[in-house]
Amino acid sequence: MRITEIRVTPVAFPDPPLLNAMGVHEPWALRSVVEVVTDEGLTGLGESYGDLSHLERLRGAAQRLIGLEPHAHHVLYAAVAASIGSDVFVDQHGLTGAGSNQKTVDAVFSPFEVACLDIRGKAAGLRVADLLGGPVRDAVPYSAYLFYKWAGHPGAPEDRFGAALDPEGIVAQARWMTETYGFGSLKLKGGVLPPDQEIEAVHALRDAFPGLPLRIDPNAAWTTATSVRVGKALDGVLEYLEDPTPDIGPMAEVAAAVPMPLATNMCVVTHAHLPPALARRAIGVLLIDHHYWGGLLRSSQVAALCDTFGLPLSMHSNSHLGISLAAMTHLAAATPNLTHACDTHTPWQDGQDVIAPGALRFVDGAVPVPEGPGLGVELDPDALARMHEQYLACGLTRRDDTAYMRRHHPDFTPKRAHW
Ligand SMILES: O=C([O-])C(=O)C[C@H](O)[C@@H](O)C(=O)[O-]
Ligand SMILES: [Mg+2]
Repeated sequence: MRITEIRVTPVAFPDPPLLNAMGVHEPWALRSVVEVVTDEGLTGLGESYGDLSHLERLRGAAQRLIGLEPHAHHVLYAAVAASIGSDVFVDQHGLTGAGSNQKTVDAVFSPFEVACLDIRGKAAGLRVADLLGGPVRDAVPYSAYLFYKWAGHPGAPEDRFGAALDPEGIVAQARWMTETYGFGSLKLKGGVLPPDQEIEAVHALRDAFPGLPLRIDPNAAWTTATSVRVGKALDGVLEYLEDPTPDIGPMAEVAAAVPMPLATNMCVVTHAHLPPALARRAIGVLLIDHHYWGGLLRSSQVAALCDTFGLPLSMHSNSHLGISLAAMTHLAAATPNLTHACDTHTPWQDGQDVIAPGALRFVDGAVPVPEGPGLGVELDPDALARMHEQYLACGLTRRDDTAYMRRHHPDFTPKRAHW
């Protein structure tokens, strides 16, 4: 079987004004949809970021994959690495840690690898989770991803989610998410308000949802001293504390001083970060993300490596569509040491999707592994065309939460080891 054609289509979908340490989400989230077509009539799907420079890299790499076999994982990886050369992509929002050449190759390879696994599953009559070693869970638990947010985008009417700018707003948002999706754990995106206000919000969540595991993730907005102070103030309240402060050294200092494990999707984002982070005991949980860890197989390998060191996993999420949710679900289902509920932005995408409805659903906060074969999801060509039109019309070509925030609050500074 050979790859005969690859289509890379940028899409946009409405995104609410979610606040984070870098600024605020713009009215449109950008993604790319990858379709890999073979000479045997099978098509595989992948999904990735939608920034223009990333799209250009995807298109450059795609040309090198024509004629190769979708089974030839290492050959495909080498072709992508050759197309990237020494290039380094650094995303503007900085929420997934440092850029590197390795991370750039891995991020470009990822959607092609997912699409090839989709093809391989379809060819063999197996689910992607089966190709990854077989599911160890039938359904993958996700957490409610809570955000401080404005009532609506500036100049637009209030959106259907409403404002959440204080503990009451966060508790109301958590109630809506848990009642609608059945989520069994809660993650608060912090780094937005001064730390004491965020501590108060976590305590309000603890009071309102006594049985649910809680996390807070300020995206490295705090100093080591503040991180230690917050960690101690939330003793017995948090399942884990995610990226309180930047970089492996400071994370190790905090980890030694607080009672709960530290988690990261910022200081360990590529293979070279694992040895120093493990040696310094900087983290207790790794949030894997196949979009920048080189796809599903390479993420599985990282998970196995973490298992050797007794390190459990959770999963990171950016704004995404159903192809990614399917891929995340197959990976998480087939990863034994992924024992924490995964993150997902799905509730914020408000039903917009490029896949045909029905294959993915939340049952008691978990997504049952799609029946397959392959990823088990099908592209909706009309939805793809409509969301591509939205991309063309929205005028955005890269995500920039800081610039959008500054348009409305010119004095805004991104928060990195700030408080
Ligand atoms: O650290 C994280 O979990 C993220 O960066 C997830 C998302 O990017 C989130 O922070 C966002 O979109 O604002
Ligand atoms: Mg995080």
